[in-house]
Amino acid sequence: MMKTVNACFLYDQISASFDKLLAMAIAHPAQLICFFAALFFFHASEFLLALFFHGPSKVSSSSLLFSKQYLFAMVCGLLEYSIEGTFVPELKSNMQISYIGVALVITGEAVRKAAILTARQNFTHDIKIFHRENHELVTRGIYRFFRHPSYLGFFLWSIGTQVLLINPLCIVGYTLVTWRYFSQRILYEEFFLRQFFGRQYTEYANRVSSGIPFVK
Ligand SMILES: C[S@@+](CC[C@H](N)C(=O)[O-])C[C@H]1O[C@@H](n2cnc3c(N)ncnc32)[C@H](O)[C@@H]1O
Repeated sequence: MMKTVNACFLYDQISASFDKLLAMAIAHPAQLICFFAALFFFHASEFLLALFFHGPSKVSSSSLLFSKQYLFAMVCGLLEYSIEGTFVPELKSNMQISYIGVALVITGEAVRKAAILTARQNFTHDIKIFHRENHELVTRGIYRFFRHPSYLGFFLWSIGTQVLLINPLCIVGYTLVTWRYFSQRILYEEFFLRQFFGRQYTEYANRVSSGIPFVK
């Protein structure tokens, strides 16, 4: 009996949030259209580039880059947007802030795609722990300025999606979570890069910054 009441309550809450989101979409279509367009472009282009550089046999749905944590973060963003849009609608009406978000999304995409197009086959979505025969150290193009340009690009892009929706809580949350994620991932990735490329990587790391703020 208790379980049925809880399930009904949850269902009511979810459908109420969905209704709020729908109402927001009608009130501010530009913000949600830009948000979903940014998501669509990001995932479709990541998949197509992986297909182009690695071929169909090496690409799976994982190249679409949908993880549980990522989907959870996006749902949190949409929930914050619909709740604040209902109770403090004036917060969402400052389009200047949304334009800054769009600029961050575009800059993030440009930096990330420049990294993928420069590293080509050397760029894989997963972190390689064994040295592949054709894996070369890339230090040209955008890798002359940052050691981890694709992470910098995603960092900017993800925060941009929340600036675009004017979600103050998620702007802070996304910044902290993605920063922590990349600072740990860089340590792990560089452990293997130092094994693969030895002194060549150490010298590169000494002269070029990571690209992620406060990560050496
Ligand atoms: C998701 S990509 C990220 C590449 C890089 N961290 C970036 O942000 O542009 C991860 C793969 O790229 C490889 N990788 C990272 N930096 C590289 C470099 N400078 N040259 C060649 N391969 C690199 C790693 O070995 C790993 O398998």
